[in-house]
Amino acid sequence: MKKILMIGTGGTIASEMTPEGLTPELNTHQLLAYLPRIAQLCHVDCIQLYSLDSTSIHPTHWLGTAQAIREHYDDYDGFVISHGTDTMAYTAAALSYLVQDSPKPIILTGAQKPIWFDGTDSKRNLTDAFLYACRGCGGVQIVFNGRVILGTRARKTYSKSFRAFSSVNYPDLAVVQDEHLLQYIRCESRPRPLFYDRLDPHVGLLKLIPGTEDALAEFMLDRYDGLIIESFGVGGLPEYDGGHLYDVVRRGVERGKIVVMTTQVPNEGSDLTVYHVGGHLKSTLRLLEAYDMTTEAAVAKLMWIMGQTREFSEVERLFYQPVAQDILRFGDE
Ligand SMILES: NC(=O)C[C@H](N)C(=O)O
Repeated sequence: MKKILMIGTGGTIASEMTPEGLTPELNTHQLLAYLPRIAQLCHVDCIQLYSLDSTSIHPTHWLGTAQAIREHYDDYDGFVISHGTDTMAYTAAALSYLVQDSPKPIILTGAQKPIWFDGTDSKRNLTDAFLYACRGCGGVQIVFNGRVILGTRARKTYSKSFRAFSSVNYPDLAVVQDEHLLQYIRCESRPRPLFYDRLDPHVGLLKLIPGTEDALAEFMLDRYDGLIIESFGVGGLPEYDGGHLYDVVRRGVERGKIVVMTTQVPNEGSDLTVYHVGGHLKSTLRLLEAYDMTTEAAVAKLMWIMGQTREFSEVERLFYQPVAQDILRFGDE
């Protein structure tokens, strides 16, 4: 029988009702008590690492989770992490950089309704997660609503429905139907995992709106080591006010700040070379472009890279080097 380590972090799945709304109170043993079926699938040990609404997850919790996996890696065949859905895609991305090339499944799951709720999705998601941890591919993945999504490609796209997650610019890896696993994408065989234990949390995200003032970008570039700018369409910077925003970004880049351009459009990614508002930027400044990466993955990858180096050419090399299929398209190259 396979041995699986369950790591509890909180979320709706583990929540109880209070006068001010749901809050995580159930531990991993209490969750498993609702699902006697899991004991027939595998042997489970539990760690209750956090009890947080995932709104309150911080990069230090990603490091703590990666550390727990590292400490117990050799003792288990797979890992199931129960987690709130709101920031699960960020945690999945962060773990994909902190634990690379894992031959063992590292599965995140959670639910939109608590486990005691009539018609909850908790029981299906947790059972599917254990099933996939026993029989599925290695690496960091989200199992939710019967779908298996790569950790670097997940995004929460529904705030209430059970189909909470989508795989962005990448197909679902597998589906789980009535405890049958249909693996669409073949597992890559990997030798040993590579663990990292540093992140630079000083990464900011600026979502542009028509009329964004350059003072906001200036403030963020003062405050952060890395800035991800979610622009419009295939990407670019507004040229109003005589292109002040461009000058602010140029001064930031000249001071050694790492700037990544991406898009707020959910699908298909960026291509700065298409329009002058992007092409001018790309051809004159040493900045990076996220292409088909999710913003969640771009944020986590930049924190992971900047935990290792600040030297631009090394940051650039690492950013464009695919990790867990996080980036596949390089514009016209
Ligand atoms: N469905 C959920 O888990 C939402 C909850 N607020 C969380 O992310 O912890």
